Amino acid sequence: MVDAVLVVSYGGPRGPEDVLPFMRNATRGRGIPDERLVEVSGHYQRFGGVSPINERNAELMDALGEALRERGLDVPVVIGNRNWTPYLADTLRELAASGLRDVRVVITAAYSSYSGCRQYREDLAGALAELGEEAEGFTFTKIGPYAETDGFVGANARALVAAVRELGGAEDLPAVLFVTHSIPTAMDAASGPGGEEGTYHAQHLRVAEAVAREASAELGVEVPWELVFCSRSGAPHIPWLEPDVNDRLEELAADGVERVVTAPIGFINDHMEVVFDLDTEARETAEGLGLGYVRAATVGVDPGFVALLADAVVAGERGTIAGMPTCGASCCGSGRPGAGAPTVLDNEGVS
Ligand SMILES: CC1=C(CCC(=O)O)c2cc3nc(cc4[nH]c(cc5[nH]c(cc1n2)c(C)c5CCC(=O)O)c(CCC(=O)O)c4C)C(CCC(=O)O)=C3C
Ligand SMILES: [Fe+2]
Repeated sequence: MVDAVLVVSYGGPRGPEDVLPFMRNATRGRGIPDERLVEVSGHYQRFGGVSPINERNAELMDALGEALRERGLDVPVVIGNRNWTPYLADTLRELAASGLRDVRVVITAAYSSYSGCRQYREDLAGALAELGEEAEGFTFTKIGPYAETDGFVGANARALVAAVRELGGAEDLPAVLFVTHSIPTAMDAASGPGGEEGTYHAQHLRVAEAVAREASAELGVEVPWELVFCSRSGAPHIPWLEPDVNDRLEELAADGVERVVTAPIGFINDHMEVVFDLDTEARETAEGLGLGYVRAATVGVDPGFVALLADAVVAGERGTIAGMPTCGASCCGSGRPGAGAPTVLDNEGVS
């Protein structure tokens, strides 16, 4: 039996007065310098203090609910966040009060990493601990990481083809920069089911390759591509995945490239990183360099992507969806020195 679908997400501010407390939540205990906190707060304030993430998640939940009903599963689709309202613990409390305990979990992150996989499971375990006795009887079955699936790759390929055509098409082929969130190289090294080094980075390279191949077949020409990163934070002496999208734009312009498409395969929706880092900052960089610039769409509510999530929710077991790894109990360490023990992940049911 499935009682409910729980979308677990990052959360984001809904107005100017939310920004600072949200940023405090997002950076708590993470060694983020104050300058970065102020800088990123400024990104949010530029957008009236409103993160796009809440509205985009609401759209995804509507589309997912519809796709589930088409598959014969008519259950509530609810949301709980890590860093802003509705907080995960409050949502769990409501589920418990309604007697909805067999829960399928969809995380709004597609790849294996501490930030996108294990930390969300720790959030769930932490919320359960906060509920205490009220939490009894919950079973959580989490789907994903779902980046390396046909549904995700296909939706990104369609978006890339549209962006290339918008910028001149196959005749005037642009350089393609696939973009994802930078993470510390130590977090990358600790990512994935275990044993295999650098799963986060490797998954992105495989997804980028597959998206480029599918888009090239559609366009009838080989699209040149590379993987770049955005939204680096942390102290300067700690290595993070590189190159930064803006640095790479400068190098490409110096090499005589005239047109660039950025394709944000690292984000499932138009989060702040997309509307600020790519649509604002990278666009300004590109325009300052005289480059033609188009940003490809995120998968959003592409029917193929929504179908993938709905099929995985109905199947309930990750192994049954091709390309979805079982990123299990001890996967995706944080890479922080001394932060090893996966105690909260031993929680039964948070699989
Ligand atoms: C891999 C990854 C994803 C993708 C997976 C997923 O989607 O979860 C992601 C998503 C997001 N990150 C987001 C926002 C922020 N991330 C921060 C900081 C960090 N992110 C990291 C990684 C990731 N982050 C890391 C390693 C840090 C350093 C601190 C730490 O080790 O945890 C900070 C602090 C300030 C800063 O340093 O930038 C903020 C405000 C939002 C909301 C955007 C919106 O409002 O639309 C979303 C969806
Ligand atoms: Fe982030």
